[in-house]
Amino acid sequence: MAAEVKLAVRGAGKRYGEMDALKDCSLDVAPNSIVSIVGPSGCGKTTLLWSMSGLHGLTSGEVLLDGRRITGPHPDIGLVFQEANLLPWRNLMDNILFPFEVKHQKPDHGWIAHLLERVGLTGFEKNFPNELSGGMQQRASIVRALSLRPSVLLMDEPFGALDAFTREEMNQLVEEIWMETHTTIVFITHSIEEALFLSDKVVVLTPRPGRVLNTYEVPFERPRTMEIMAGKEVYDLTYRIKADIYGQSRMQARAAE
Ligand SMILES: Nc1ncnc2c1ncn2[C@@H]1O[C@H](COP(=O)(O)OP(=O)(O)OP(=O)(O)O)[C@@H](O)[C@H]1O
Repeated sequence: MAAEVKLAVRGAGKRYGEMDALKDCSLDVAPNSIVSIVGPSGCGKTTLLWSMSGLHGLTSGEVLLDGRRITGPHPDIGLVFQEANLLPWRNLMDNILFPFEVKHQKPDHGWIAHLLERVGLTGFEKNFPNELSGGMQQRASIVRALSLRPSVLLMDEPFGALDAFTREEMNQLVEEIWMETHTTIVFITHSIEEALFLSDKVVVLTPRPGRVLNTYEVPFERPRTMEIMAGKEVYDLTYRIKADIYGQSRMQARAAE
């Protein structure tokens, strides 16, 4: 029997003018799993994620959610970007409630209060974004996305702008939230360490055109302790993924000579 698939990218192609940002790119995301996408800068990670969200269309191929083609933004798909994108004139709670207002949907205040507590933001509901640290703003944007109870959360380099320590805290937070909700997550990152800490599967993309070079299963139990992350298996996987990414960069540099 075929493995279950929550989100499927089938033969995705995206052209910007003369340039193929994605070409014949295919991957499957299993339900309740975390999949990270890594690859050299400009290889099409964001283009792929935006296509998965329905925010922009593909030139060819398709994205399927639960077997149905995605043709535009979908209520079952939440998004978190590198910037928290909070509205500066609204306090934290009003930022979280904003999508509900736009969608004319009734918020589940109990769930929102639980999420705020989960991410350590209880008591900051009335604070404005400029009164919150970068990490707190990003926590708020995760709560905003999860408050709508999406079955898929797409995260585009969500912690890229944070310092290393805050980033590790945020990784643990995502792991904890996932262990509670089992929301299917697709996560873009430049950090192989972050990808291996969080994911069940790491997908390495090639640049121009962006397509899947390799997929690695990450079989470690959760929560992923420091001991697991310092182990030889993680080291070996890191080496193989780095070899994929840097091998491509070298080939690109040679081709440009
Ligand atoms: N709107 C656009 N118009 C033209 N070219 C674009 C557009 N958006 C992206 N590109 C190009 O498509 C390619 C893939 O871009 P994309 O942002 O998806 O890559 P990425 O892997 O997310 O990059 P990074 O790791 O630097 O964030 C790049 O060469 C980029 O310059």
